[in-house]
Amino acid sequence: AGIRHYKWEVKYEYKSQDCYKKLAITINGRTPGPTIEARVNDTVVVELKNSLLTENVAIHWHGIRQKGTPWFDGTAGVTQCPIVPGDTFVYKFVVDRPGTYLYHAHYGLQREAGLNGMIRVLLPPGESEPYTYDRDRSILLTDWYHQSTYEQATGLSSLPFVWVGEPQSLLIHGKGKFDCSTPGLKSGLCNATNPECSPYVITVVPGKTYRLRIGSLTSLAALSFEIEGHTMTVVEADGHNVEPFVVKNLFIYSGETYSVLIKADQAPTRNYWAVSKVVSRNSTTPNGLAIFNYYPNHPRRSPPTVPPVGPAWNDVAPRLAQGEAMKARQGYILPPPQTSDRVIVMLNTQNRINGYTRWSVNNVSYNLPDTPYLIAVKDRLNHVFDQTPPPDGYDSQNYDIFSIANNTNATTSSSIYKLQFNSTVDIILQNANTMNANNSETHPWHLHGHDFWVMGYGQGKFDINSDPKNYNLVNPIMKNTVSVQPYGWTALRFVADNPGVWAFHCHIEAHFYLGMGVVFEEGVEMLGRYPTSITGCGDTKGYRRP
Ligand SMILES: O=C1O[C@H]([C@@H](O)CO)C(O)=C1O
Repeated sequence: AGIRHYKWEVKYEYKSQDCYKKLAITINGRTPGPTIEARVNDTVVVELKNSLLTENVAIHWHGIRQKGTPWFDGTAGVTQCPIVPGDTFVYKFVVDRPGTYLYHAHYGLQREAGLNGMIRVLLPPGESEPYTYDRDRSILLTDWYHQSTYEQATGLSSLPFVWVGEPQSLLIHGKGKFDCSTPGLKSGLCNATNPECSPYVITVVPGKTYRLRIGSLTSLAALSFEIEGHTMTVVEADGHNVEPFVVKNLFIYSGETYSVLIKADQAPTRNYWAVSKVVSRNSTTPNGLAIFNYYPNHPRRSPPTVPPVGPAWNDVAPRLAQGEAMKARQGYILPPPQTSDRVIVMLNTQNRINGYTRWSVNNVSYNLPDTPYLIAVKDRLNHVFDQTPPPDGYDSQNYDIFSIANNTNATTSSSIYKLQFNSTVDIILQNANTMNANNSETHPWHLHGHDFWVMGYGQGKFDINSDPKNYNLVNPIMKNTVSVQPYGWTALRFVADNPGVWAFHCHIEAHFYLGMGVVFEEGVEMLGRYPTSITGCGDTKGYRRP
């Protein structure tokens, strides 16, 4: 195994990703940042210099389990103190499985400012995938806001509440197109002919098969992605091989990755549209467009057709069908333990707490402490976070998930779930009505430090007596991010076998900021000494010695 060394400088720069000029956070001048390429069991070393001048930073390696290195998970407040301006922090971890992963800022709403990218882990030399393709391409899908993260964060934590609203653009690998003739724009900010916002191009050679590694790091939007006139065969989800299935459009939630195979088998005399579209919200955001370019046509030549409009935003059935179609590829994913040791039901609600709009799990809205949990637990700094364990369920008998609930007993807390090391844990995500009538939203939940089996989905209220009988105990997929549909539930199972402290949260940036997450702790006593580079904040100010 080798070492992959990266030297990154993180800073603010003016960018015109969608033709509208705004400050973006870049890595070595780029957003998305460089795709990390490594082979299984390589050690990735990222030497990160924070040149943001007045802003901390932390980077999470999304989908990398960090076995033995929980302090390099990059989650500010959970696994490390954020990196202060001017400092250089060294992340060092092993990528122990092949597949497609992501990285992004995990501090405040910083991810929205463009600090993101992809990780591609290849098989060891001589080994091959159970499918074939000629070339490999990583494509990151995001949404894009023109407001700064500070304006957004301030609105979210103010009275009255100011919601971030729908994104202005969808970007395909960092490129989008905002309509510069939109009334009310300040002059000089939007330039439709800026080469920075020329469409992203995926060039293919006729007859060849491509593996597109597609990841989503949207702030808010759930997406549908398609390539005009072509079907895609899904072969990988979150780093795991799935039984191949064919889709016309791929539904992808923030925090997910998929590999699809696509054959350049259409008329080669023209180009085609690649389209991303918001689903699950009645969004005003225009579709994202890229060019699927058949060589040797000119890469900038617009396809002669009107871009596909994509599926209806509110049609849940095809999204559920994609989830149902996904099964573990035979011989690649071990079946789950057939029983679990603990079941935690997590009711997802929007609440008002002291007048502030928040999101909660079992009526607890999550607040990060100033001292990272990993250090606090390891060093028994019990005073730095709430020691009362959060609840393992809610009053499901008496709770109506279909109507607005007042949830007057909702509170904020920094308490965490202690999991018994090596125990098998079931999590049931239960969706419910928001504070708006007849409204329930889609939430993609991401677990740090583990993959989980997706045991089942359902509509309405989860029934602990009957629904587990329908769990897929034979060939469920494993993922690190899964969605819970409006008014539905999703059941997942994982083994708490990775010593550390791990966040589990809604991957919608504003929702996690508003408290929609929990933290698990397991086996921290088994860990050796953590690196002093993660200290320096909260109660650990005096820890760093010269
Ligand atoms: O957290 C959210 O707040 C708004 C809305 O519910 C209140 O305006 C919305 O759509 C969210 O996802």
